[in-house]
Amino acid sequence: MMMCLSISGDVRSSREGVYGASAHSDYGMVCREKSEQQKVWEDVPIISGAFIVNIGDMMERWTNCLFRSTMHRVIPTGQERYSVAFFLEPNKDCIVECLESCCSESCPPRFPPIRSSDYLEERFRLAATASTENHRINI
Ligand SMILES: O=C(O)CCC(=O)C(=O)O
Ligand SMILES: [Fe+2]
Repeated sequence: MMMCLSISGDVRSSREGVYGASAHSDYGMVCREKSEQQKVWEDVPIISGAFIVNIGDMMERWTNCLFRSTMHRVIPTGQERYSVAFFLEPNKDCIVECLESCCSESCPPRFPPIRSSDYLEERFRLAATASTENHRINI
């Protein structure tokens, strides 16, 4: 899935707590953007001609957390910003289950196998519920 995103250059939207995209990880296999490690946000510089690649949550399940999905966010800086996000996800019927090379007797699978589309539907359902609840709180 490809998504085109833009953030207004309005400086009023660059104050603390107002995000172009609040902290999240992506659901699929790989995407790209900003990273958090040990709860420290790191800026990701824009490098001409380069991509920012993020590990998604299904990749984390597949690799038994060997590859961790990346928490990331976008904060308005007062400059107009455009981005194109490409989300690579497994086929709908793909069963995402721990790869043999990523588990052992001492390190068993942390997640049960799940069909890719079931996983995504559940994540979208939870995100929609959370967004409705946040909206109710703000009224
Ligand atoms: O606009 C960006 O660079 C990132 C957006 C993002 O993280 C997302 O759509 O999942
Ligand atoms: Fe994202």
